[in-house]
Amino acid sequence: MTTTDSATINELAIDVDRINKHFGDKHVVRDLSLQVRRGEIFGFMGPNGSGKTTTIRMMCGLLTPDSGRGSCLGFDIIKQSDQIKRRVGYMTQRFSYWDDLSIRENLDFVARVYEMDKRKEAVERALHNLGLASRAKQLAGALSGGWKQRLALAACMLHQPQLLLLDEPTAGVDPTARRDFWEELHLLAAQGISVLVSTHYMDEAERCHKLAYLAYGQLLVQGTAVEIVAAQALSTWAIYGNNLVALSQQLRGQPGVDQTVAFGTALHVCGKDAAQLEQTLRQTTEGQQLRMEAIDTSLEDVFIYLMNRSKDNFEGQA
Ligand SMILES: Nc1ncnc2c1ncn2[C@@H]1O[C@H](COP(=O)(O)OP(=O)(O)OP(=O)(O)O)[C@@H](O)[C@H]1O
Repeated sequence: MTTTDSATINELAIDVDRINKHFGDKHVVRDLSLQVRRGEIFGFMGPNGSGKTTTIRMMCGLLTPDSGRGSCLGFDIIKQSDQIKRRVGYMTQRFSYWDDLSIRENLDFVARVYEMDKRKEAVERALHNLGLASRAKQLAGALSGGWKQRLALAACMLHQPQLLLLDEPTAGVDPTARRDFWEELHLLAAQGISVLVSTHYMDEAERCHKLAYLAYGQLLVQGTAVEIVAAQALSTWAIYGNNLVALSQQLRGQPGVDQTVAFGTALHVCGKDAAQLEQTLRQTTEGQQLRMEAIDTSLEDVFIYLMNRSKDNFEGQA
């Protein structure tokens, strides 16, 4: 092994190879291979039931794969899951806290439940690291959604995990609080903590260092947002004007048109065959009062494309 190889491997927080999971006769995760670096925020996107949570849990030793192998934080995901669990912080969607206890008291309660050493120190450190120190005496019940999420994050950071699992952490939280929450995640990542996060929010996906898109248990794409958009090589046009719904219906199924999606006042039309798409658009819109421009394909265009394609590919298998 070369020095570069070992340096790269040392940087990996997670490295799984062809892991599979069935629940009954349902093949929920199929031959999934993935690597996550230390200090990386890795986002999992995909429709409901596509296997995001199952994948994340297997990658961290919380669930045993039926086959495949892998390591997490340097430990074997099958044989050393106890070692991994001690180093992982898991924030579920349903974090519960005591409304009539303060932030500090809630954290102290969690620390007691886990019989943590140096409890007081752990609570003060979590308060400080998550920007909660000035609000430590506030009752949890009186906190806004965003601060409650931050309390949940502080609770799963108490034991100083090296890896965080966040399952749709900001569902139902307003955009400003979401942004603040993500600022916190980036601060933690900058300290070397790796983060696996499942989300349905496009703004969150764009804040991840890397992304994976799953459908029916299969990893369809992975990489940075830029890499994922580039890999699909879609050509996209935005069309502005009246009667865009009718235009959308007219365009569907035409040569070169793979997808039409309404985006606010614009209709986005995408296709793999750039020349054919442009020709169809020019012919169809000729003589109409419409403005049309070629635009960069967005991550959202690509995810809609992937979702529709996966529906066609896996019809009947779900
Ligand atoms: N413990 C279980 N027993 C049986 N089936 C399960 C179990 N956990 C998950 N499943 C099934 O496995 C599939 C994948 O579920 P999973 O929760 O991993 O998907 P997901 O992508 O995280 O979904 P969502 O976006 O809705 O959270 C679903 O069909 C789900 O019903």
